[in-house]
Amino acid sequence: MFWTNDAPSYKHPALEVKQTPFSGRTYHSNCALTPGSCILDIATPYADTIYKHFRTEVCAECWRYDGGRRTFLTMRDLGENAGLFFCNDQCKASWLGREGEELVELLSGLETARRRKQQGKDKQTDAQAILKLEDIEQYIVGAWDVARRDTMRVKLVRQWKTLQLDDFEADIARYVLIALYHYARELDSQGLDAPGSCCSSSHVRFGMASWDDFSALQSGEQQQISKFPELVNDHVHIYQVLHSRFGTLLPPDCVSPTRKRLKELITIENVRKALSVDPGNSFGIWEVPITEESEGLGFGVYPIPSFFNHNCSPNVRKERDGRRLRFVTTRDVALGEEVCISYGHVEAMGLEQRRKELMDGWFFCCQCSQCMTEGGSTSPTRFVPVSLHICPRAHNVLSGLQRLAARCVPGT
Ligand SMILES: C[S@@+](CC[C@H](N)C(=O)[O-])C[C@H]1O[C@@H](n2cnc3c(N)ncnc32)[C@H](O)[C@@H]1O
Repeated sequence: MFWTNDAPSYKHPALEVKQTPFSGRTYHSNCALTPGSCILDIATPYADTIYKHFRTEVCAECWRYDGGRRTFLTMRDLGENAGLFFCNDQCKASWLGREGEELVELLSGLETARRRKQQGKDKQTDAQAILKLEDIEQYIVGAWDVARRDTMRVKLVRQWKTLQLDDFEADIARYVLIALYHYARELDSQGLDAPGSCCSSSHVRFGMASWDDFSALQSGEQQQISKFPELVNDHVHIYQVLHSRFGTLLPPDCVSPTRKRLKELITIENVRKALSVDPGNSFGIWEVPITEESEGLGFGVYPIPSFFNHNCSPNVRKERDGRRLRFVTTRDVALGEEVCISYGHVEAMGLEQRRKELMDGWFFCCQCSQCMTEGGSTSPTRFVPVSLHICPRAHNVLSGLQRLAARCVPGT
């Protein structure tokens, strides 16, 4: 098969999402497939972020990275400090063609909330105290309830405009802003339909996905916050900045319908939803070719491939080509068989070690066919949604796991 970088996304008609008793929803094939069949080819994520540290070294469109050298980036930052650098005119035109000038302005606006001088954070004590809480959900809801009450206090919201985000928060806020902007674009495109029509091929999609697809992804909020309780503060902080900058009064000269929609979409529910699908579903954007030394440049959420479960003996491999992700069968797949990828390089390990790695890194007890065969029937546990994304804030703690994540679903 021949692919080009601007080819549209593709999903094999045989791919079907089915519910399983032990590992949630997952893809099955409703026909036999031969090795080398491309079953999913997704041109772009629904939302993504390149970490600030790499922003001036990575092409914003094709994610080319040359070990920190910048000479190939011939197109300077598109907006005022928007953090958009490109290889050439073609990459710039592709990015602008998909995203539009308005997103450049929004990203520039968000960057003004980035703290110039980063400060260290020491939340160890808080985190340890909070980890003892039995009911993490109550802790999360409590934090958001305070934010909801504060949103009603006009004076306070005005003060939020002066809030500054640290690099970690600003990078995540960028991903949330892009997701909500795409949602606004989608709603705009629906508004263009004749009254009464419920759907149309003209509706804007990103990587074949709508906001409904994006928000239907498994939430990793509880698992992420139970491991890193201090993240709740970062999340509320992100909401406060997005709300005060894009969710309140519009600039007097604003005529853009998308911008007006975006204002309505900056809600606690939507921001929290976008934040909750990142862990467990995002694919790390890693320097290629992947080696032990590869840098993690950012992450993207691709809702359609997020339904691949992990298998310790996968029948599908993932290939990244720029911002495209392709999924190709590695052996014969029988009619009705589950199609899975590997979330990490665990295949060569023994059962115990594999399960430990997946539990430590992704918080689930692996119930794949390989582990079930090796582990017998003593191990199955009921399916509990879990978190897979390795939080950059925890990079030092989890750098080994991040390396593992380099080869994983919600990892690369
Ligand atoms: C990217 S999602 C895959 C889709 C997910 N099953 C769903 O229902 O949305 C990753 C999550 O699926 C589940 N999962 C994936 N592979 C698994 C496996 N081999 N064993 C148990 N759970 C698995 C875990 O909850 C994991 O956090």
